[in-house]
Amino acid sequence: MGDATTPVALTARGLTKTYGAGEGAVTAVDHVDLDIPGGVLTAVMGPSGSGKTTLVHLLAGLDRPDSGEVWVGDDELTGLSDKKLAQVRGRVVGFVFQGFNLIQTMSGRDNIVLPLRLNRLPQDEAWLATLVEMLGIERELDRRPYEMSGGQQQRVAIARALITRPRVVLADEPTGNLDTHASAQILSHLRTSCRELGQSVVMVTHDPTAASYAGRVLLFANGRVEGHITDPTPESVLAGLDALAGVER
Ligand SMILES: Nc1ncnc2c1ncn2[C@@H]1O[C@H](COP(=O)(O)OP(=O)(O)OP(=O)(O)O)[C@@H](O)[C@H]1O
Repeated sequence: MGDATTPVALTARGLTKTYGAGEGAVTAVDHVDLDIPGGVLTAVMGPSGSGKTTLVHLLAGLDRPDSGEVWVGDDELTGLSDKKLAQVRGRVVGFVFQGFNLIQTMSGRDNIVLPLRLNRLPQDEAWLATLVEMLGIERELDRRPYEMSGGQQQRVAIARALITRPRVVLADEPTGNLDTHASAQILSHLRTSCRELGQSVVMVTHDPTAASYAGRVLLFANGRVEGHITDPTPESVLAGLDALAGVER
């Protein structure tokens, strides 16, 4: 089982993405260098519009940078053809979307194993059982998403992101729509999957309490990493965000 000493899971070098051109151009991600360790829950925090969603989409290979590189282990996502990227991404990266993105006509089980089918990977019943137990979603396996609460759907979405045993899971506001209790459960599960399963998770959040579950918080402003906090508390995260206000353009 992995722990915080596992090697770097994801690397970004010189990652840059600009939307638009001329006077209206916005550089959402601006020459970002990152080394995301394995076995650690990393939170990305920063002001609205600072480029957090763009960053995690680039890291997941869901979007292409203008320049720079993303490496997941030995696989360079940037520079692959679309077809090859889809293959590699399905194997090495999991993504938890803001709105869950579950398929309403499919059961929880079928939603969870869909990435295995799409990537022609073998079913692993033991791993599925481990995830189902960890996330407490036994009853959700035979239900459709519309029969589940938001928190249950989110846990199914997390199982779907973990089912291929990706090196990295990226999550955009995984607790955005959830109440305090459901948020705490999801965050505990994500932290457990890092600590006990050696997973690496990077999550965008606006919530200092959510960020305090992380081992490390990246402070993001103006498309750049402006600092980080190790072993964060809600108080140290708030202080870090206050300091960021000084560097916002
Ligand atoms: N598809 C797009 N086309 C043009 N501009 C975009 C696009 N997506 C994002 N932007 C701009 O890029 C900047 C960064 O946006 P992004 O969504 O990455 O920020 P964010 O930090 O995730 O914001 P929030 O916290 O509000 O979700 C913003 O100025 C936004 O307006």
